[in-house]
Amino acid sequence: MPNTTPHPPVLCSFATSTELCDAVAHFIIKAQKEAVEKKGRFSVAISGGSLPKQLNALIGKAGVKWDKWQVFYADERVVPLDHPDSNHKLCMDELFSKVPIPADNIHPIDPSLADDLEELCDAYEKELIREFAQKDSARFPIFDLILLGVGPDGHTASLFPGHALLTEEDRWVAYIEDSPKPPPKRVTLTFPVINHAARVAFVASGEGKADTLKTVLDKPEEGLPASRVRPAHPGQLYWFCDDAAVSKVEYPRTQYKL
Ligand SMILES: O=C(O)[C@H](O)[C@@H](O)[C@H](O)[C@H](O)COP(=O)(O)O
Repeated sequence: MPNTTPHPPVLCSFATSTELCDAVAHFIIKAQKEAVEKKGRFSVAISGGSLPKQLNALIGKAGVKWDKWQVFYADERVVPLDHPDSNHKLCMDELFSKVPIPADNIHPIDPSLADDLEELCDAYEKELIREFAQKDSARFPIFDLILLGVGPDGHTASLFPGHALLTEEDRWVAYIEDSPKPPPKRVTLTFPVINHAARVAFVASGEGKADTLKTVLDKPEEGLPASRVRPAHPGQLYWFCDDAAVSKVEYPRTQYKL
């Protein structure tokens, strides 16, 4: 029997936000290089919050092959794409409008389907199937990289503590209409998709995250959504944090080598 136990998470911590963002950029470029060498493209899912800004060390960086990126959203608020709450708008403003990525390589949700979230999720799944399923007969897409943040309540993507979506086993993309954090209508990649990725990386900074990360990393048995991110073998989970965010965490650090 092959060993399918998930690898333990790798936690890297940095003194400053510049060092953190530089390491994240380095890590992403390495993942991109491996993916492009293997199959000529790089599939990545991104969430909102501080993350798009934390990716700004990629702007102007040598080695980023933007034309090879295929970008999806790990979660999205169901609002027009130019609405201030849109994760797509945030990513465009902070990153994609500043780099030479072809517009067709970015895959936002279709907000014209906002009145039928079932249909909106189906449409986004079809978008994913176009990228993944033709080349890969796997039951779930295998992203090269999923980049996530973590909220103060331990939510990640739009997977909130205690929500029925935490046990979703079939859908690739699911919706909620009762998000405890506004706006209430959101769509999200599900745990089976997140946990099939080749790599998942959380990026978390600031002392406001200290208690949450203590629970997520030191007490995974409490089952907060961020603790449920455990990519299946041979996938790997990474945590990129600043020292303030992990000041209360006992989980061992790994030195990141640039
Ligand atoms: O959709 C949302 O409400 C936010 O995008 C949210 O999920 C965010 O990603 C986390 O709260 C982490 O955000 P920070 O890294 O900014 O704390």
